[in-house]
Parts: sequence; C-alpha cells; structure tokens
Amino acid sequence: MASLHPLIDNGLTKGKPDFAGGNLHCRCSSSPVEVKLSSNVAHNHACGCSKCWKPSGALFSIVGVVPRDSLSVTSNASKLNIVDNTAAIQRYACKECGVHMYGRIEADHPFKGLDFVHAELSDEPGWQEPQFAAFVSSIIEQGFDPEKMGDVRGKFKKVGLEPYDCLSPALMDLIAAYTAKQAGVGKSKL
Ligand SMILES: N[C@@H](CCC(=O)N[C@@H](CS)C(=O)NCC(=O)O)C(=O)O
Ligand SMILES: [Zn+2]
Ligand SMILES: [Zn+2]
Repeated sequence: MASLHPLIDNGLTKGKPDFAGGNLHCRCSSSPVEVKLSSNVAHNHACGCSKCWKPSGALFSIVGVVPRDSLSVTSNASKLNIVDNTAAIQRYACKECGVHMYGRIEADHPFKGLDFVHAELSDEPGWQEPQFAAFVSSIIEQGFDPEKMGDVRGKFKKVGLEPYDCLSPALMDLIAAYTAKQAGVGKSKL
C-alpha cells in the first residue's frame, strides 16, 4: 500500500523521555533555514489534513508541538514565508524548498502559545514518537480512494496508533473546554 509516512510504515521508533531538543533544517542544499528547539515535541501525531507539510510520497504529515518560547530561527530566517495568512496556524515555509519549518498561532485559540513542528527535519534521534493519527479521513479530500480507508486505519492500528478523524479525545476535550470557558459556560450546567 501507499506510504503513510516513512516513520510509520515499518513500525515506530520510541523517543527518549529525557530528550531536550535539537535543530531542524529545511531541505535546501545551500543556506538551509535552521530552527532551534530547546525542548522535545509533545502530542506528536500523524495528520492527514491538506495543510500540514508531508514529505514527498507520504499520505500523512507528522507534527508535534513545542512551547513557543522553546523555538528560535537560528539561520536564514529571510527565506521563510507564511503559507496562508488566513489559517489559524501560520505556517512558515522555506520559499525555496517548500518545507514548513514551524506553525504559530497568533489569534485567540486553545493552542495559542504552542508552535507546530516536524521533528523529522532534525538529524538527532530521541524525539517523541507519534502518539495517534488525526484527520485521517481528510486524505480522501486530496484524492485518496475511500474504499482503501480500511487499509489505512488498519495499518495505523497495527503500529499502535489510534486513527481519529479530528484530533485525539484529549485534545478535542481541551478545545471544547476552552470554547465553554470563552462562552462563559460553567461546569455546573449539566
Ligand atoms: N479537512 C481539512 C482539515 C483541515 C484542518 O482542520 N486541519 C487541522 C489540523 S492541522 C487544523 O487544526 N487546522 C488549522 C489550520 O490549519 O490553521 C483539510 O484537509 O484541509
Ligand atoms: Zn529550504
Ligand atoms: Zn494538519
């Protein structure tokens, strides 16, 4: 079957719990953009949505979050451009190779303060392994055959990743709790 992602196809490699971060590089052979992360990623997951960067040939992106304060652009920042100004996540991509170096939320949002990154852009081992698969059905919107979705979900389950069609229950609960708070809805209502 098609590649879900090179870091998933042959089973997961566990990260190191005490891993303290490293540098990400874009795919340019000269003057690559470098981003320094001073923490491991959290909530690392496969994402099938059309907006997250995927390596060529992969159906899914692998994306995790770091606190915004843990991220700094250390080389060639001038090559970065926001892919879509209207999106909640402002994804900064290299203008030359197209790789997304980080995504940042500026608007009020439950995940404001976290930056979205692709740990595979680092050569160092130890990053948290993917924890679940999100927006799985979204690959159909990009042309994937709906009849083969059973194979995709089956493959995720086989490597120990639960497939979801939005985010994981823990993250959906966080979003809903934020929405309730914004609306002034108290827990005592139900
Ligand atoms: N089905 C849509 C889903 C897009 C979507 O909602 N993506 C999620 C996961 S990354 C999101 O939170 N997007 C916010 C954003 O891109 O700003 C697609 O594939 O484009
Ligand atoms: Zn580049
Ligand atoms: Zn996505």
